Amino acid sequence: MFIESFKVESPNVKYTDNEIHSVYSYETTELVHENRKGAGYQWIVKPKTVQYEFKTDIHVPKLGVMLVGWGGNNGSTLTGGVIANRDYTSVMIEFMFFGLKYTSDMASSIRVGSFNGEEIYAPFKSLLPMVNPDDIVFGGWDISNMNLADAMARAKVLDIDLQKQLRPYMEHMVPLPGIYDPDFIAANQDSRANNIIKGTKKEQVEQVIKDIREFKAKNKVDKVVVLWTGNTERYSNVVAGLNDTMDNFLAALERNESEISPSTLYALACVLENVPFINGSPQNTFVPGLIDLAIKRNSLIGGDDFKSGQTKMKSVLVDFLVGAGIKPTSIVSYNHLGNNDGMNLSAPQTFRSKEISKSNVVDDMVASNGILYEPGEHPDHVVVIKYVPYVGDSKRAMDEYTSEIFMGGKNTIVMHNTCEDSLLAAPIILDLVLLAELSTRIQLKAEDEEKFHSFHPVAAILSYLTKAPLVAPGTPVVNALSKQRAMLENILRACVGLAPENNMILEYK
Ligand SMILES: NC(=O)c1ccc[n+]([C@@H]2O[C@H](COP(=O)([O-])OP(=O)(O)OC[C@H]3O[C@@H](n4cnc5c(N)ncnc54)[C@H](O)[C@@H]3O)[C@@H](O)[C@H]2O)c1
Ligand SMILES: O=P([O-])([O-])O[C@@H]1[C@@H](O)[C@H](O)[C@@H](O)[C@H](O)[C@@H]1O
Repeated sequence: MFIESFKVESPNVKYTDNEIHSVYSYETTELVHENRKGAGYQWIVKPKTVQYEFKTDIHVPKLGVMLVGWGGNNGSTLTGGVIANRDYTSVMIEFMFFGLKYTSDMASSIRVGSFNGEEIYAPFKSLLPMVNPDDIVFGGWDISNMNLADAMARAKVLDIDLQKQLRPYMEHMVPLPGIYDPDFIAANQDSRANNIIKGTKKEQVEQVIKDIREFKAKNKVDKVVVLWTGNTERYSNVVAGLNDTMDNFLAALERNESEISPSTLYALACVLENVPFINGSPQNTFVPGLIDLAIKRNSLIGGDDFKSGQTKMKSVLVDFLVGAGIKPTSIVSYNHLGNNDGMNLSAPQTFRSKEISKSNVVDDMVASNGILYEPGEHPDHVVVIKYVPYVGDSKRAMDEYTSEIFMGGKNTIVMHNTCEDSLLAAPIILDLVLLAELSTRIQLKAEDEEKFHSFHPVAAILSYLTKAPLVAPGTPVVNALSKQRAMLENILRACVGLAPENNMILEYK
């Protein structure tokens, strides 16, 4: 059965006019490697309980979302999609009634328990008060000055009839000039770069900060989240003395060093303004010096690279195979697409950024099974992306997974996956900005801590939605999709005093 909402009644949960306060027993383990006399070294696992308290501010802000690359396929599709969903009564869209209002976490559910032998589920978003996407004010920057209605037409993603009905809502939306540096994206992007912030890199950062402040004031939003959905950049070289520490990075900015990328400049502006910044692309926007600064300023940063289609499937399939004791030995991931993203990725240096994020996604799953894989052993893993204009945004992914099975047998799984790239990415952008905003309203305190504090500013909580999760230094990277989603759901369950979903349903065993 599906219920729309619920309230937790527990001595450990208190609802007030301003917050939800929960006391939570975090059950974990502590490992020790001891030399047990006579028995030699042994791994000892000690169950451990840590008391946490969570406080969630229940006041949902009016949220402004500023997209870098607003005029791109993802940005225009998301903007049009939210307007269509919000105003569908006035935007007569027959097929909207068959399509999902929103997908991804806005349309996913959680198990809250059993009732008279029936499993009871509720919307994921019913766990904690979240921003309603209908209420978001969009804005942003683009190096192309095309208005959002024309950009939507350029993208060729949304239905033509829908585009005609959305045009009056979007033609007045014009992206702010962006920071353009041809050294970081494909040369084939130069023809669209007609909307550029001039000046030194420091002056460009100052302009972005000014843009954020003006957007916030003009639209009377309480909070702003900035998300990069601009072109994939080449990796920035991480160089000692340039961007390896916060001080070196800020000094490099003063010197107008060429190796500071546009995405890093936008991210710096956000960190200096304490505005959450999320990177939806694979490049290493967050160079070490910027991460240091974000941590020092406790300013949320998250990324990298939306996990939308081919890689999302990979993080499910390989987790299943390895978990079932089947050993993937060869993974070949090919795809072709014909949108501007694909054109930008046709350059070797930008493709390399994507190749890295798409290739590392199986590392944690392989490392989890020392029965199948020797230390350091990995499946052969190849990523190929080709630009084929004719298919446009309708990316065609073809994967072959070859695995070793019982008695020297081989199993081969071949998959064709048509990933409508922007229709898959747009809801993920929504989830990223909504979860980032929510996470800034949560404070937590462990039993041995004196004060409540926010989550670590490097927002690993967003990893479920990214190919290459950005995590705090020294933190494990988890890519297995089921583990990532369980992490996210169980943290939000803890905020309302609910135990992690363990799927045991012992009461029926
Ligand atoms: N399924 C998906 O669509 C998906 C999944 C994962 C990652 N991504 C990444 O999302 C990004 C956007 O994808 P898209 O299909 O919308 O691409 P797109 O090329 O249609 O849009 C990118 C936009 O960014 C603008 N731009 C580029 N550099 C800029 C800058 N420095 N400042 C401001 N604007 C800038 C471009 O003019 C363009 O309008 C790409 O990096 C892509 O790799 C997409
Ligand atoms: O998310 P996913 O489908 O694995 O990966 C996609 C790539 O296959 C595609 O070539 C690229 O254009 C998209 O930006 C996205 O990164």
